[in-house]
Amino acid sequence: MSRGTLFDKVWERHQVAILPGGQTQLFIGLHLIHEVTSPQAFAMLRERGLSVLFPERTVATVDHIVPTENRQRPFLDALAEEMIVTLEKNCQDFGIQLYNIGSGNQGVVHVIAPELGLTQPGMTIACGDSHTSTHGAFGAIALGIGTSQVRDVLATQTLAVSKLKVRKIQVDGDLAAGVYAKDVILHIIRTLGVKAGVGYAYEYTGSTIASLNMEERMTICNMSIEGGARCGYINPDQTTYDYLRNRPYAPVDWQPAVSRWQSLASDPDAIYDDEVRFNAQGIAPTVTWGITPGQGIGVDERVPQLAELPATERDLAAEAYQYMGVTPGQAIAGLPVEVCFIGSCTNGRITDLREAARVAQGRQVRAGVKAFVVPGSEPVKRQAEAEGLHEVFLAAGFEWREPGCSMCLAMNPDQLQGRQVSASSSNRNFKGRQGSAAGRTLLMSPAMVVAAAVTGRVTDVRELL
Ligand SMILES: CC(C)[C@H](C(=O)O)[C@@H](O)C(=O)O
Ligand code: SF4
Repeated sequence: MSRGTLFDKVWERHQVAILPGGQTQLFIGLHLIHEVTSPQAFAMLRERGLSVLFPERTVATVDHIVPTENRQRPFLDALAEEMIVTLEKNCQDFGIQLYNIGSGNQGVVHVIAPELGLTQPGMTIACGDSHTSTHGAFGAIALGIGTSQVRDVLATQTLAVSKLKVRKIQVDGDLAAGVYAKDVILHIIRTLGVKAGVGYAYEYTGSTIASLNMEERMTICNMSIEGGARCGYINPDQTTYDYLRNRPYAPVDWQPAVSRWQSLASDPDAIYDDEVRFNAQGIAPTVTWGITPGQGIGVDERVPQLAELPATERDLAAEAYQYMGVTPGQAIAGLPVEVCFIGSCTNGRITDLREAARVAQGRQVRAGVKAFVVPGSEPVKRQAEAEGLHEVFLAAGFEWREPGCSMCLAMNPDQLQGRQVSASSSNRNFKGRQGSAAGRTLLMSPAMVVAAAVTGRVTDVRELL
């Protein structure tokens, strides 16, 4: 009988060799690519006359640079057009499946792979994108990699990588109304810090996590990287299997697959390198006030004073006060916002949009506020439209866009202007993240973004439920 974590078991099953330097050569079951981090990798293959070893194990989509309004080709932005043409050519030349615009499955890479059933428990997954940690929601070991590693995976289907330690993060108890998976992960990062996860995989467990649906689990695992962890995962259970069943790439031989997946879950007596516990009852709707995802507070709290912070966090807090234009001790509720963005691989899925629409129903976006919804993928958009969610958003004064990363990092026309403040359902609030060098980002749940949109200020969504 094995006595290990899912991480250990999956790692062991994919270990090809221990390299002389101590790293593991890890077999990668599924490789996902997008237009930003793949061009150079393919260029390096071409230079060396190499081919893609297992083209059927790589799947591509376009997400970062695609416009969300006018998607007519060629794109108005010549650089964006060049990037998509390059990806199209690379996929064609090397025999890689590309879920392009209009394919019915295009979208943010971390949204589409689970939707297609490509992401499965027990897999090793790599993608040239830090938020690859998202796929861990299914009990996969999913690693974000750099461009030279994208080349390595294309050429060899393996990766040289150091083994991680595992921290068990147990969250128990019921979430209050108006408190979501996004608040749980912002709370965890706020508590542990943005660097605590360095060298670790985060295993999320406990009754709160078990009660979450797959979209919510993805929100949690997605932001593992913002807590410093290279990957995060949740042991597969019935919720996982129910989500995957009958998806296009789900195993045809279903029962044996489920049995195998079950055997990979962490054993009850598995040994962890570290363990921490949280109580869901102590979590409020959480909003970031600063310039890292760790600078978050409950919506009913005040921006911390320097003296309240550990010495190691004070310099960054001082920098954040200045950049964000907030005063220590100021209540975060009531802070005016100008742009409201719902979308991204953190919170652009169907259950996010349902919850956002529930809050938007019968309300109006405040005059002067620009608010828009960007579904995470073409299937999310179709599903939302089938349910009439787009009509709720449009009636409330939100724009309803086409799928992509959009203003999460603003590599397309969706950008903040000047010092605008955004309420954003995305995952990073770094300086200049949303397209303007001075733009300011407040991270929060999609429901909280709607609350901000209809009031024009940071507002506790619990008051609107
Ligand atoms: C463009 C890409 C390399 C980047 C990432 O690695 O995460 C982006 O997706 C992001 O969210 O910042
Ligand atoms: S939605 Fe944002 S975080 Fe996710 S892959 Fe795109 S840019 Fe990165």
